[in-house]
Amino acid sequence: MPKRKGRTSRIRKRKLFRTSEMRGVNESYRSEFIELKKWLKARKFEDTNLIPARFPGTGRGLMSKISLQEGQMIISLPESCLLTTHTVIRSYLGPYVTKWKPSPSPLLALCTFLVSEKHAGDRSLWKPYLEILPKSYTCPVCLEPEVVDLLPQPLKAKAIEQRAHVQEFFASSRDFFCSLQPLFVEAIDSIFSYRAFLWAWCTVNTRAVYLRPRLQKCLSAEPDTCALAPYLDLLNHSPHVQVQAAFNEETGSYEIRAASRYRKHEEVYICYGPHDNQRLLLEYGFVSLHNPHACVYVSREILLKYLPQIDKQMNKKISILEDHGFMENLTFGWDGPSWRLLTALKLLCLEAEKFMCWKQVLLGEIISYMNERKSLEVAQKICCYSIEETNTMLLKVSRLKTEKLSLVSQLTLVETLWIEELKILQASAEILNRLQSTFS
Ligand SMILES: C[S@@+](CC[C@H](N)C(=O)[O-])C[C@H]1O[C@@H](n2cnc3c(N)ncnc32)[C@H](O)[C@@H]1O
Repeated sequence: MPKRKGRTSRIRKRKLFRTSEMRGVNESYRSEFIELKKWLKARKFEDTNLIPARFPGTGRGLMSKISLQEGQMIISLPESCLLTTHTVIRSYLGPYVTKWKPSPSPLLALCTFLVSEKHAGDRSLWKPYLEILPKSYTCPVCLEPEVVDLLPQPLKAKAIEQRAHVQEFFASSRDFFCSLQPLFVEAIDSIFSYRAFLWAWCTVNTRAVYLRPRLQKCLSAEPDTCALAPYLDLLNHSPHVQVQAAFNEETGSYEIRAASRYRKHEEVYICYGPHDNQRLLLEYGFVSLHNPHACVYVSREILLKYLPQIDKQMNKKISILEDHGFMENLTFGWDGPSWRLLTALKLLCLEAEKFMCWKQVLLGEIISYMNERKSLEVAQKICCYSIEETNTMLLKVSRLKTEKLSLVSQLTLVETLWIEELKILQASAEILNRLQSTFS
């Protein structure tokens, strides 16, 4: 007869299931990591705490080899392992960077070095690092236009902007690339192609760590704050962790300390910043599940959609909101409509005879029972409409997934973003329901 299990046993079992579900598969035996470790060791770095592993939720990352205590050093990477603009200037590219006018930007210097070293292949001193870099990226700038078209509106606009920016950056750097021809046997256009440049740009954008701004006379005045940190850049992001990360001038190393505890064989994360999912996708090409900073943006058009058609003060109300910066960043989050969204709605729903109270509304004061009720009602309508729109988009994405098999992974990423947004809207709708019931 099976033994009856108690509560403690059930909790233990659930925990075990959860940890085994999240457990990574050790990848330190792979040749690229063995080579990378040798390369790091030659540069005075030996890792005792972490091992490369593949995790079900986040893909490739780093796993703790031992349990790590709060405040303990997770990783300390010596300066000799960092790829910075110093590295570029000291290299064979240095004389070309130094003499080029107008001076190249720090970002251009790093991208040029990456493309050139990648081209060098076996001859590159950075080969073990280059070998572990992703071959392709999933930032919107790398997505097919028909996939970008399915992104939520504010992200879509930023994605189009990002693409234009990178294309312009490449076009304006071509003369500089041409000046490097003496260094190569092959035609410079075949080495510094848009594809190679885009790969380098995404490498820096998604993987660089922040260093205190340095001034290099031969580079343009843009902040020189990026460094590529081999191995350390295998750490994935979690919005739930806190770490202390900075370059330590005394030890001459880039150091990361844990601000919470890690059990043995757990994935070790850092936090890239308190970013919402649209920003994570734009900057890093992924979406974080259950992200507490995730939100759904409400456009101006939807904000105004459910307001009374006849309101003589509407234009005035809108310009007040614009003047006070209340027409942007209006969102739904896990805890319902944001304070900014509700405030904007309260002002837009203000009764004609209460219009003179607009300043109090912006300061968060309650004007009337009627105003509170009306603004919640409109918030709920916006929320329901957004749920419908999100479901429509999910249907479109799912249809395209069956039609365009080559786009499945890009579409799955976009689908994940919409699913997370749907969950947020559903949570918001429930909260609004509860709030509204207090008024009935
Ligand atoms: C600094 S790298 C981290 C290591 C990376 N996973 C790798 O295999 O090289 C940053 C990239 O890792 C991925 N990433 C980081 N955190 C993630 C997460 N929580 N979920 C999914 N992908 C993540 C994204 O592709 C991001 O651009």
